[in-house]
Amino acid sequence: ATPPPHTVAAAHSLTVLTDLFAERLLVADKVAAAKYGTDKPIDDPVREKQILDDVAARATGLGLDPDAVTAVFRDQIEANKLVQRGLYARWDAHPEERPTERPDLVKDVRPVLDRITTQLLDALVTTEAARAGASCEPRLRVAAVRSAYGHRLDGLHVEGLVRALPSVCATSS
Ligand SMILES: O=C(O)C(=O)C[C@]1(C(=O)O)C=C[C@@H](O)C=C1
Repeated sequence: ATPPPHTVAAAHSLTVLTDLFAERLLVADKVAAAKYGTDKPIDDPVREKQILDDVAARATGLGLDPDAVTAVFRDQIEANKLVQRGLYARWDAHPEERPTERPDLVKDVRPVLDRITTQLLDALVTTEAARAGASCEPRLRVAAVRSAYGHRLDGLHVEGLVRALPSVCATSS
């Protein structure tokens, strides 16, 4: 017999992914704090290429399509930059909101992003069926709303979360 469509369960399974997107976007605050007021630009094409080459190579070993995985991570990086730029604008306009400490990008911040990368790759494996399904898009929106509330995202980070979504559903490209 055909099993009934588990809409709620599938929404939960995509929440695994959107929770990690949200977590990664909250780390953008640390990235921006590490760079703000230094001569390090927000854009680091060398680091981006490292991430994208790494995830493409690991995707194959996980049985995932490397191009699809690369697209998801490209969106995470764009979303991260969107949040970083928003924070820069906020800190330029409101000096009192500037971070008081500057974390070390390489020692403190990128290792957190690297850990999330591994978790995201695993989540892409566990969500493969849900991402290929016809109802992926509405489920993804439900999951994103849950993650936004769960992580108490502000408007800027919600914008980032929206930017993180376009490549998730297999049918969306
Ligand atoms: O690691 C950095 O320097 C970041 O700014 C983070 C990040 C990312 O999302 O992984 C975003 C923008 C940079 O171009 C490179 C990587």
